[in-house]
Amino acid sequence: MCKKESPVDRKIERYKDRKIDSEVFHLVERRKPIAVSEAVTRVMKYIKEGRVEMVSIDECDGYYLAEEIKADHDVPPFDKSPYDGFAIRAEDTVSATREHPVTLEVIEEIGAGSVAFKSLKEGEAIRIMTGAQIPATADAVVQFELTREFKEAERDFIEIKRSFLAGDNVSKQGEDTTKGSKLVSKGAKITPGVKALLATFGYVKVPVFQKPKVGIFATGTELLDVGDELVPGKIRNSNAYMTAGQLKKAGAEPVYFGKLVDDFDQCYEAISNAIDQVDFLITTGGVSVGDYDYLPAIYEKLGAEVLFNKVGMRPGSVTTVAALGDKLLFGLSGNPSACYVGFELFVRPILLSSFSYDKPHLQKEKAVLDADFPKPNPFTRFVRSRVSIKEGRLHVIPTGLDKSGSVTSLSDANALILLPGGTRGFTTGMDVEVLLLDGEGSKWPWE
Ligand SMILES: Nc1nc2c(c(=O)[nH]1)N[C@H]1C(S)=C(S)[C@@H](COP(=O)(O)OP(=O)(O)OC[C@H]3O[C@@H](n4cnc5c(N)ncnc54)[C@H](O)[C@@H]3O)O[C@H]1N2
Ligand code: MOO
Ligand SMILES: [Mg+2]
Repeated sequence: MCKKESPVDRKIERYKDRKIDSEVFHLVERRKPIAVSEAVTRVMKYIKEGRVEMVSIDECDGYYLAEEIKADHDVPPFDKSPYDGFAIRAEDTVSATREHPVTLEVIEEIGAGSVAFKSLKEGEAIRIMTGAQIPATADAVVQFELTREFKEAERDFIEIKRSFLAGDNVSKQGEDTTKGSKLVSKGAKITPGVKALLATFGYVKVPVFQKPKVGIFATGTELLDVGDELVPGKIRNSNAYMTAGQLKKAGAEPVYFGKLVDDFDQCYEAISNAIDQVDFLITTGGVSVGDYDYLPAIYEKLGAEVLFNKVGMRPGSVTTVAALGDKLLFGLSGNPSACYVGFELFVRPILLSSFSYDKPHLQKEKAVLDADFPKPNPFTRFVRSRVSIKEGRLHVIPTGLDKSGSVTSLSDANALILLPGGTRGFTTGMDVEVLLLDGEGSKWPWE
C-alpha cells in the first residue's frame, strides 16, 4: 500500500525549486503583496459581457437591462385631463367674471378609458374625469370646484366665473416623453421605477443579463453545518451563507456545492468537477500558508494562472485569484471579515461589469470619523463600519472588533473605512474615506 503524502511532504515537493542551499527548504512560500488597485485591475481584465435572456416582467426585479429602453410612443399617448371637471372651449369663457359668469350646456359625460362621441359646439361642455382623453373639439378643462352645476328643463348646465386659456389644465400628448426618446440605458438595474417604464412600453418579456452562476465551496475540517451542535474545535460554516447573500445582492446566482474537509485529493476532485458547472467559482479558506491550506497547490495542479496571492490590504491579504482559461477562481480567505471584504473588492465588480453596469466598484465618499482608530495600518485597511447622515454630513463608526477573523462586525456594517497603508492614529472628528456597501457604486475608486 502506498503511503499517503503528508502536508509537509507535499510542501517539500512544491517548494523544492526554491531551495537556497542544499539543506534548507523554504517551507513557507514567500508572497509579494501587490496594491489593491493593481489586484482589482488584474481581475477586471477578465470582464466578459453576460449572456442575455428574456424574463417575464413579473420576474425581472433586480436583474440588469441588456438593452436600452426607448419610448416607442408618446407618453401620454393623447391629450388628457388631469382633473375631474368639464372639458370646454376656452374661447367660450373669454367674458366670464364673478359678476357675469358664462353658462355652458353639458352634452356628454366621459370617464377615463372612454372617448367622447360628440363634438363641442359654441356654449357646450363635456363632463370629463381625470385620465380621460380630451375631446378633439375641447382645449381646456375646468375643475368641478370652479363651477356651479344646475339643471333646467331636464338639461344640465354649468356656470363658470373666470376665463380660461387654450391648454389650461390639459396634460399634453408627449409631455412626459416623446416617441424615440432614450429613457433607460443598457446595464441599468431594474428598479420599481424601471419596471413602470417596461410596463408602459409593453415589455411582457424583458431582455436582461442572465444571472451568472457562481459556485461556492467552504473549505475547512473545522466546519459544521448550520444545524449541527457545537463540538470542541469546530465552528459553524458562516462564510458559505454570507457569500451566497453577497452574490444574490450583486445579482448573481449562488450554487452552493457544500463544505470540504482539508484533504488535498477530495478538494481537488470536488473543485475540478465543479468548474464546468459555473461561470465563476468561489472557495473560502485554505489559501494561506498553513499545512492544510491546499488551494495554492490545487491551482497549480489544475494548471490555473494565479493572478495574485497576496494583496497589500487588511483584512484579506491572502485573497487569491486564479484564472483557468477565461474562468476566474476566487480563493477568498477563510476568516469571515477577510472573506467578506475580498468578495466586495474583487468578485462584486466583475459580476456587475458583466451586466454592463457602469459603476461596478464600491462607492467612495468622505465621512467624519466618530471614534478613535489608533491602530497602525501597514497595509491598506478596510474597517467594517456603519455610516449615517447627521445634520447633512456623512459620519462613520467601526461596527466591532477589527480583526479579519471577526464575524460580528459584519452584521451592522454598511461601509468600509478605507485607511491608506502607512498611516496610523486616526482620531474622532477626522475626515476619512469610506466605501459604501449599499451605494450606487463608482466607476473606479482607486488611486
Ligand atoms: N504563517 C502565516 N499564517 C497566516 C498568514 C500568514 O501570512 N502567515 N495569513 C493569515 C491571514 S492574513 C489570514 S486572513 C488567514 C487566512 O487563512 P485561510 O484563508 O487559509 O483560511 P483557513 O486557514 O482555512 O481559515 C482561517 C480562519 O477562518 C475560519 N473559517 C474558515 N472557513 C470558514 C467558514 N466557512 N466559516 C467561518 N469561519 C471559517 C477558520 O476556522 C480559521 O479560523 O491566515 C492567517 N495565517
Ligand atoms: O488575509 Mo488576512 O485577512 O489579511 O487577516
Ligand atoms: Mg489557513
